[in-house]
Amino acid sequence: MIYAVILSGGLGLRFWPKSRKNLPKQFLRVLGEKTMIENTVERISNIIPNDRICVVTNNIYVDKINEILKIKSSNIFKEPLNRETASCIGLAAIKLLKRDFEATMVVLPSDHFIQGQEEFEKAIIKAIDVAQDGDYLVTFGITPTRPESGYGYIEVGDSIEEGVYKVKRFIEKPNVDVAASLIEKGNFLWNSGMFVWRADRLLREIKKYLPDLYKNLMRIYEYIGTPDEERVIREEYEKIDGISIDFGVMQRTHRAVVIPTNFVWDDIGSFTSLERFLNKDENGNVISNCEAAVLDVKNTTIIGEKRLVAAIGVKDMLIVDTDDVVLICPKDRSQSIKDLVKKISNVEELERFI
Ligand SMILES: Nc1nc2c(ncn2[C@@H]2O[C@H](COP(=O)(O)OP(=O)(O)OP(=O)(O)O)[C@@H](O)[C@H]2O)c(=O)[nH]1
Ligand SMILES: O=P(O)(O)O[C@H]1O[C@H](CO)[C@@H](O)[C@H](O)[C@@H]1O
Repeated sequence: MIYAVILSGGLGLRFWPKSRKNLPKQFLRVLGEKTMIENTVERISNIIPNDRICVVTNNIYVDKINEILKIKSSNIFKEPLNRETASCIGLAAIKLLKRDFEATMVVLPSDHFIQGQEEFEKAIIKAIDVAQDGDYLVTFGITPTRPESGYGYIEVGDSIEEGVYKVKRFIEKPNVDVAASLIEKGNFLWNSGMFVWRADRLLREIKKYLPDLYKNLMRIYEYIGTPDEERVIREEYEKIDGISIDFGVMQRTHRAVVIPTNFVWDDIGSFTSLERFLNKDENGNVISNCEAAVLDVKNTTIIGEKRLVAAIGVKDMLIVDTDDVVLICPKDRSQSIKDLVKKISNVEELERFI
C-alpha cells in the first residue's frame, strides 16, 4: 500500500527568530491561513487516505501535531533526538515495513509551497507507479532559476519510460559557482526534496551506503510494537551520526530516477525564500506583517510583529523583529542564521531565545 510520510521534526533554524524550538516553521502560518504542515497534508489527501498519512517528528512536537492535524497516534513516528533526514526517513521505513511488507512511501517535507495541484497529483501518481516495482528511488526535478547553493542538483540521464529519466549524477548543495556551471550545462534540475520509494528498497540502499545507520534501524525494527520500543529507539538514536538522505543515499545510489515536474514549487526554508512571495515596493523593499519607516533603504526585507521598524540608509539587509528578538543580517548571510542559533544554544543565558 501507499503511505505519505511527512517530515516534521526539523527545528527550522534558518527561519529564526520567527521559528523557535517549541514552534518551528512547519507549525507557523507562513503564507496564508494554514500552517505549512496542514498545507502539506491537504495537498496529498486526494491521493492518500488519512489513515495512511504518517508524520515523523520529534517527541516534543507530538502535542502540536495532535492539535493541528487529525492523524491517528500510530501514524505519528516519534524521534527522541534530531539526527537528520536519513534517520527519520529510515525510522519511518521500518515502522511501515513492520505493518506492511510492500509499503511504498511518498516522502514529503513540511515546508514546501506548491501551486498546480493537478500537476502535483499527476507527478506523484506517476512516481508511485514507477517506485512500486521496487527498483527505483524516485525524485522530482524542478527547473532551476538561480544558482541556489541550498539545493540538490540532478543531472538528467536516459529515459526509462515517458517522463521518467535515470539520474546520472546527484550533487547535493554545491557552492554558488558550481551551481551556476551546472545550470549552464542545461541538463540539471533541482531536487525538490520529495521522494517516492518502496520502504524495503530504501532500506537496502541504506544498508549499502549507511551500514551503521542500517544496524541501528534493524535493532529498532526488532523492538517495534514491544514495551521497549521507545527505550531502544533512544538508545540507537544516541549512537547515530546524523546525515541527510541526500548526502547519505541520493548522492551515492545508482537507482535514482527523476520525474521533471511542471508545478510551481518553492522551499520556504529561509527568509530569502519567503521574500519571493511577498510584495516589493519601488526600492525593492519587502515590508511584511508590520509598519515600517524607511529612508534611503533598498532591497531590504523587514518582517515584523507589533512594533514600527525604522531604518535609514541600509541596503540588501534582512531585519526580523519579534517580541523578544531582533535579527539584523545582510541577505547574503542569511544561511548563517543557523550558525548563529547554534552558537546561542551553547550560551546558558541566551538559550531561552532559541
Ligand atoms: N522528523 C524529522 N524531520 C526533520 C529532521 N530534520 C529536518 N526535518 C524535516 O525535513 C524537512 C526539511 O528540513 P530542513 O529545512 O532541511 O531542516 P529544518 O530543521 O526544518 O530547518 P533548518 O534548521 O533551517 O535547516 C522539514 O520538513 C523538516 O521539518 C529530523 O531530524 N527529523
Ligand atoms: O534539507 P534541505 O536543506 O531543505 O534540502 C533538501 O531539500 C531541498 C529542496 O528543498 C533539496 O534540493 C535538497 O536536495 C534536499 O533534499
